[in-house]
Amino acid sequence: KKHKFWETQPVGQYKDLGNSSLSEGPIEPPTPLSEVKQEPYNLPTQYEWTTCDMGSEETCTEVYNLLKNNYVEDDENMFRFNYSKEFLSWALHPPGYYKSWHIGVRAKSSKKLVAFITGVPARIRVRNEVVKMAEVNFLCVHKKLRSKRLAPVLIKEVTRRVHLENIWQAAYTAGVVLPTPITTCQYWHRSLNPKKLIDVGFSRLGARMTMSRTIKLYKLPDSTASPGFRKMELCDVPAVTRLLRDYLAQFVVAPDFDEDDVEHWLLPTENVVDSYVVESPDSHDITDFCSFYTLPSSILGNQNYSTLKAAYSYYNVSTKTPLLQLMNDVLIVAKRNDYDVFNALDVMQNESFLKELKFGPGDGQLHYYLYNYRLRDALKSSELGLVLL
Ligand SMILES: CCOC(=O)c1cnc2ccc(OC)cc2c1SCCC#N
Repeated sequence: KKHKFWETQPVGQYKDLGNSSLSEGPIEPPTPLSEVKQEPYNLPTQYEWTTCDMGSEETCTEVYNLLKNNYVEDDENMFRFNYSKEFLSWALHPPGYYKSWHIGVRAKSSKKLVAFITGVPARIRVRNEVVKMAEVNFLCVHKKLRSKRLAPVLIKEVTRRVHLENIWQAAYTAGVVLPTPITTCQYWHRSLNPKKLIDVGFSRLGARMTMSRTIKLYKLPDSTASPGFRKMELCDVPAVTRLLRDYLAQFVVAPDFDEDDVEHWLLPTENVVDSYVVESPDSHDITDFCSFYTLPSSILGNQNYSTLKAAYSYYNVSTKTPLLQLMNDVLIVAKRNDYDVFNALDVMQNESFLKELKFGPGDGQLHYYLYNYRLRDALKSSELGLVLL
């Protein structure tokens, strides 16, 4: 029976779709904290819960290795995400994070980490309501423990620990369709190293195209075109926060970033997130902003390559520089830093540059979900202003 678990959860159910008598907003009211289950859910007897202190090098390495060997693969098992340790530390330590939401499962005998799930707090605006939510991510069960119905227990446990902090909504994504997506996004890929993408079998030589013609097709200039284009610095946080809040206001669902959030999520962090501003040469105003995060993948079963260096479009705002030129500049920077591919979802205004900058549509989709919050109708992906890691 499909979605046995999800039919028991306060999420939009298929049967509710288009039922305009149902109101938008929370599906269930908060529970009095005294009535939230105080003790963890039961695991199969040979396993135990553990809270993962991601500030500990040893534990962070255990989580890194579990994900490196067991986390999400594409449908053709060509790639597996290989989030770096510094990325995991960044992703799990935003302002106001809760250690208790970094949840692991160990085998009692060997003490080996065999499963993981996380939440981080976020303020997400849905239309005109700012809602405190948990962004749930990194759900991973070791390959040898699949189909033991561990995922529903992990999801119930992170939900219980989120409830204990008096938070009643969540946001999450999945490559699979569950009840019920608020929107479905398409991945797009811009080759930066076409020879490698062809060698690993992701891309194919176009008809009547030689390798050298293909390399020339994706060639980029060595230097950026926008005057005043430079790395973001700490002193830019107030201006970038203003720019981003004004820009994100147009989307139905978007993060409600303040300066502390911008400092954490968007200030450049080596090998994790890169962000650039355009500072007007005469007024010194910050007029534009662009950013991407670094998420390498293991290349599965290829003799010549082991890692794909991938950049993922994050938040981009253009108020003076044309978005097309701003994004071409970010491609130039990514190529200069030896990225193999620049990926983007068709969210926000990304559709306006994807084809022109030679992105190709991927065959994977990413579905966005809200937990315990109903939207009357699904959104177009261009109405979504939220990028989850
Ligand atoms: C070359 C283009 O594909 C990817 O960059 C890539 C890399 N690693 C993955 C690991 C797991 C995976 O599972 C869905 C997909 C990928 C993908 S395609 C979707 C991500 C994007 N953009």
